[in-house]
Amino acid sequence: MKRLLLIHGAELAVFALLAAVPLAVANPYALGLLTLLAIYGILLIGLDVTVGYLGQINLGHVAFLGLGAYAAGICLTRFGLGLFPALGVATGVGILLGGLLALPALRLEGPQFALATLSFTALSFTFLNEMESLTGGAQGLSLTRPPLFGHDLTPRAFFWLCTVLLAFVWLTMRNLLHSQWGRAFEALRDSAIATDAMGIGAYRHKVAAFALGSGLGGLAGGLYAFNFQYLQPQSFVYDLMVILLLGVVLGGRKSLWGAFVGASIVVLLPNLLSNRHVFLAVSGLGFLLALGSGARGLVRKTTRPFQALAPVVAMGLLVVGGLLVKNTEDWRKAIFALMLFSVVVGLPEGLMGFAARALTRLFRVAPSPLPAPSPLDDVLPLRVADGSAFLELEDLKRHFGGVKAVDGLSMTVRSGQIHGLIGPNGSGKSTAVNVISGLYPPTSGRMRLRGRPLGTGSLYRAAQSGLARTFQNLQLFGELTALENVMVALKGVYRSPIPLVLLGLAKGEERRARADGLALLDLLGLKDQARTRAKDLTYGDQRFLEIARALARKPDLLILDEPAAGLAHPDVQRLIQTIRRIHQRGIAMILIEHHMDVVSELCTLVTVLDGGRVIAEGSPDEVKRHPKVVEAYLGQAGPGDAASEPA
Ligand SMILES: Nc1ncnc2c1ncn2[C@@H]1O[C@H](COP(=O)(O)OP(=O)(O)OP(=O)(O)O)[C@@H](O)[C@H]1O
Repeated sequence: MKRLLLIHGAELAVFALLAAVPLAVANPYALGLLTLLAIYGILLIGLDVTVGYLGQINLGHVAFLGLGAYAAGICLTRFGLGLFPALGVATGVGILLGGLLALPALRLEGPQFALATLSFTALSFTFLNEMESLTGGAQGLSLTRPPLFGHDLTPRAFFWLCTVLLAFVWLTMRNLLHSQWGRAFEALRDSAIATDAMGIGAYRHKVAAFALGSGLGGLAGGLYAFNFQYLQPQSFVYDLMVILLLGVVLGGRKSLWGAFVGASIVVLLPNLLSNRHVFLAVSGLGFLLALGSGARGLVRKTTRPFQALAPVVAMGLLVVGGLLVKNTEDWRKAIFALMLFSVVVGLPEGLMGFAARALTRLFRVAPSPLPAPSPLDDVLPLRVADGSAFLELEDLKRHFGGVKAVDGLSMTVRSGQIHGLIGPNGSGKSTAVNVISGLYPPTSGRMRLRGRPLGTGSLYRAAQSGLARTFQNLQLFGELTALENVMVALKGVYRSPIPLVLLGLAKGEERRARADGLALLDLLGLKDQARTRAKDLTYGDQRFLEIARALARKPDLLILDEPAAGLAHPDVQRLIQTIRRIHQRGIAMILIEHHMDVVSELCTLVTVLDGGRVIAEGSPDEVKRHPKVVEAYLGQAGPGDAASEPA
């Protein structure tokens, strides 16, 4: 509570202060800088959605600023639209073109995605430059700021309008990014496969996030047009894009405050470069900061030597350059590059990330208390298991070129049953569950769930049909806490339409999601680690967290892919107890395991694979004695000995 009050109080204070400045300061230059700060604030909040939340290098944001600016300008000059309709069109152009660009571009990853967005910037520049009849081409487009409700917009009134819009964007984005949507954006950055497997629809969310960020770029563009009242295509090219990226990275990713600090830096950069003394003072301060934090990191052994030294050298170069070079503006690109390098290496969480940590320590801000867990019966209602055929596989095949990983698998999983799937290494177990759960489409064969054909080749659709799974190689959302990992997968809780989420009217379902998530963490013995980031959990707890997250799907069928792999003996016992408790709730399971004692303790029926084919099926005792099984395991630890085998 104290934490929330502090954060909201600080927000209120900054916006009130910002709005009050024009009452005290009449200088038009200062007012111009503040107006630009509000516009760039909106722009960088939009850019942070893709760079911070989606973790993608977006080099196309400057194009949405330009397209939004021209859209608003043309609406005004050609069609005589008013201020708000023109801003609406600018935002709409950003959302629409952002969505259209995202559809193909977000099928790509990393550098390829960056190149696609870079090409879009080049394309939009050419379009704005060549469509002279519409945009005025290189000659530029002049416009006059339209009146608002019949009154002329003075620079001061326009500043207030921009500040109100920034506050509105800030509030709505805070609501959105702290909701299931924000968690989903972060989840798909950490593991797109797991996001799909949790029934979230990674691609759909990525496209929505990119379109949203681009829409904010368009809105900022509309304000930019009304601020400068003159547009030229060359204002919206790579140089500005690099500065915008610098703003987001320097300010701090995944943070509204970071976007605000970044926008202040972007706005003040020209002043910094044009005044030699200010430049020297700031770079000197940066040098001392880098030196101090580098030395501290080295002494405390939290920083590697390169990470400590590189920012010191880069900032040192800025200081020396500031002393030697006559006109720092001529060196602006080199200066930006050095600043960007220093921050990326030395301060990966940006200025605000660093400041937030320091402030939290300084004020000893305790996190707000967690609610009581929901009753487990509400989260995972008991099901009646009648033993009827639940999942039926018939002659299922999955070949990779000449490798017949699964080659004619037929098996039936019955409701409420724990069905073991075992076999020597490379026998096709993981491939089989990857086909069932939709990661791979089958080469041929049939799969039926509750008597109906099961959709193939889509993790998302399989998850929607009631399947949930864990992964042999863990696929957690590392940057999210344990509780957020579970919340992101929760089924049936998030029902509010997006306008309600934006307006902060979906807090009730957030509270319920937190309580439900805690109930599942409690079931897995992880309640005390609710706030620990998944990547900071012990390996054993990470395995249990994957199970808790899969249970959040409230699945009819849970697929556990080697859950005991790498677990120490006490954790294996804890796992057996946990799976029993899950089983008592009537959930059917497929259990892939090398630890035969786990299989013997838990499974009623076991299917044994070798070379992608079924070689035996029966109770654990029957298959252990089966000659083909003994033969398949010859040369490896036999299934009876596998308990002692490291998985
Ligand atoms: N994506 C892929 N491309 C090509 N071959 C693959 C692929 N995935 C699996 N295989 C091959 O299919 C065969 C079965 O592999 P799979 O991982 O399903 O076996 P497994 O029984 O799960 O093994 P383990 O117990 O070691 O995990 C192996 O020969 C493997 O090399």
